[in-house]
Amino acid sequence: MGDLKIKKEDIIRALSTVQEPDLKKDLITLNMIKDIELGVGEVRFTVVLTTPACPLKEKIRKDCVDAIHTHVEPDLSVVVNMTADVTSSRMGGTLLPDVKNIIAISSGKGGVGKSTVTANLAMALKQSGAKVGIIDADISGPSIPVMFGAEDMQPMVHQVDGKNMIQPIMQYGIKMISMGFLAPQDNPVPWRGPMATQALRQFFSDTHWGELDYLLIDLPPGTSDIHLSLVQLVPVTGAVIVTTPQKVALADATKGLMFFRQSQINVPVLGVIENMAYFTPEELPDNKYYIFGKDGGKNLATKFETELLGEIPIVQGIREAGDAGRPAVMDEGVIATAFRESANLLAQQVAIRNANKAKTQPVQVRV
Ligand SMILES: Nc1ncnc2c1ncn2[C@@H]1O[C@H](COP(=O)(O)OP(=O)(O)OP(=O)(O)O)[C@@H](O)[C@H]1O
Repeated sequence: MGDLKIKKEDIIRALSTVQEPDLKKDLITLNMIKDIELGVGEVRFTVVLTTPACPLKEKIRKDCVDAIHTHVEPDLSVVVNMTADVTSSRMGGTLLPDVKNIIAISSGKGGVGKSTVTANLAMALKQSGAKVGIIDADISGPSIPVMFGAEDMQPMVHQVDGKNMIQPIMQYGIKMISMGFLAPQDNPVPWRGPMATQALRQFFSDTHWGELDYLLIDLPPGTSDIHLSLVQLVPVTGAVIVTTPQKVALADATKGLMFFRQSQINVPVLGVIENMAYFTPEELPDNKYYIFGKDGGKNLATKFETELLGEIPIVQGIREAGDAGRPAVMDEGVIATAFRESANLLAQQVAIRNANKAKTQPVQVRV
């Protein structure tokens, strides 16, 4: 039995004063509150976040508790259950209808750590509770299988609804498919543009992905047929540009970024990740040596009015983890913190973009 004085409407009124800091609307208007239950001296409810990787989770929880104490009853015990339902960027489209967000990971120059960043972002999103997949579309050097210790695995083909479908490899809870699974690493097939496009198409249309919150596409460096095919085949939620701080890398990153901004491509740039931003000995994480220059990624993000999603240091453990087939973010420490922050910021940008796109319609409160 609830406290007779307090009604669900009072709770709703109080929570309608709590703003979602990114989406700049209140939690009730955004339909983020459900399952309000009143008990004796207690209220329980669920906040449905737009991503489990929400960096503002704790702030939102505290704001809810404060609002109820201020507007309803200062001594009421408030139990906030946080859950997430990742918002989708999809507005139709026949390919991959159950994949909510498709994110292109791109770099201008080769070797800047694009695959390393893809692998660790994917793993960090998975650790937050999201359903994640990776397409390794880097035909020039498919490195995702190695980075996940999956180079000896072969995708199986199963019948789904009477159609032969490729089953993605599942490693550490992430679904993945790679050009590397199709061509033996030590005897690479010389891919031609149309073959690569055909393979990419198969990864979308003939692969059984099921439901995913985020599908990350590890693109080849530069801009290529694969980039064009990607944006033609599926609605891409947005692109992440990976660069190192050197001038040459930044110049190429600028070209990569401009590709997505062209009017005929028109894919939002979600942000820049500066990899190898500085060198840090693992045992002395406060010592930072800016061996390739400082603030290159930050300046690029500022110039093109996009977000800086992270500055990832050069740490020996990142390379070792990649070679050992286990993304570095799986072990606690400075590396995990850096990649998790980037993943949270990326998820935040996706949520903001989806909210702006949907132009929040009037909604009913689920109680
Ligand atoms: N922050 C880092 N610290 C230490 N080593 C790193 C870091 N980022 C990447 N590396 C290492 O640098 C090498 C190149 O990284 P990676 O393969 O991810 O680059 P890439 O941009 O995807 O390359 P490609 O151009 O071949 O696609 C790898 O050996 C990787 O382990």
